[in-house]
Amino acid sequence: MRIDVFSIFPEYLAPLKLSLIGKAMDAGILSVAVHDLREFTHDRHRTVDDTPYGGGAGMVMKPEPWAEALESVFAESTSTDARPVLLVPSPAGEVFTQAMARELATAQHLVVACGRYEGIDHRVSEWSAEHADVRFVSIGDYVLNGGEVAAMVMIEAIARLIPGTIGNPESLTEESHEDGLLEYPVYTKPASWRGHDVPEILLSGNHGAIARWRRDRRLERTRAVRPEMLEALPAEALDKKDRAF
Ligand SMILES: N#Cc1c(-c2ccc3cc[nH]c3c2)n[nH]c1N
Repeated sequence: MRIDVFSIFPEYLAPLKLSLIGKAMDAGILSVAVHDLREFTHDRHRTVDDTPYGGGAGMVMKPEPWAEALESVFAESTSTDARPVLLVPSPAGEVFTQAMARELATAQHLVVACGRYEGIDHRVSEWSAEHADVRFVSIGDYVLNGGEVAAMVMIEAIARLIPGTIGNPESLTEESHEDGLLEYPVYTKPASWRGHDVPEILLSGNHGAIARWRRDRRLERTRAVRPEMLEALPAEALDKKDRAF
């Protein structure tokens, strides 16, 4: 997968080179390029914003720098490849979920447009739709100052699902939100720590009982913290024992 990110603060995305994403990039599983939007301006002040039509507070990001920036990578999605997906972080977007991360992990080319100020001139997304599949995406119901943090969140959630990024694919199963339930609590050595002991069952070696205990903890946790997730599960996803929770 190729990912191109555009921002007026490219250094914001530097942490992407760390940890798993960095390893996936080194392994050639993933390429992530971060571009400075100001490289696509032509005036002395490298202007990327202007006042909003219709009045109102704040500034709006000009369309031309974005169009020149985006077409610099749209063009590189060869005709034989699928159209690139343009992700536009926005508080007005569809909420980003694990299901969307799974869907986007199958894309060949993701382009992320990190807006600032009051946002990007809307015509950029209209123009982009001629060249890419455009998705306005929100990472949650709160307001940030720009799209960079959202880009980091989405890129990590997507990239970790690309085969080869996570060393042991087993660790992707039974994660929160992966199959509609929250994950079970985890423990490691020492078995007794500051008066708190690891649940006996986990020391028993009885893998069937341990699996049941973990399933029960997932149901208990989901019921307590996110009951709406349980309600959303298809009937066949819960067996008779599960319904006790
Ligand atoms: N995704 C997302 C966002 C944002 C966001 C995204 C882009 C810009 C550009 C200026 N302000 C922004 C806020 N706020 N809250 C979210 N969940």
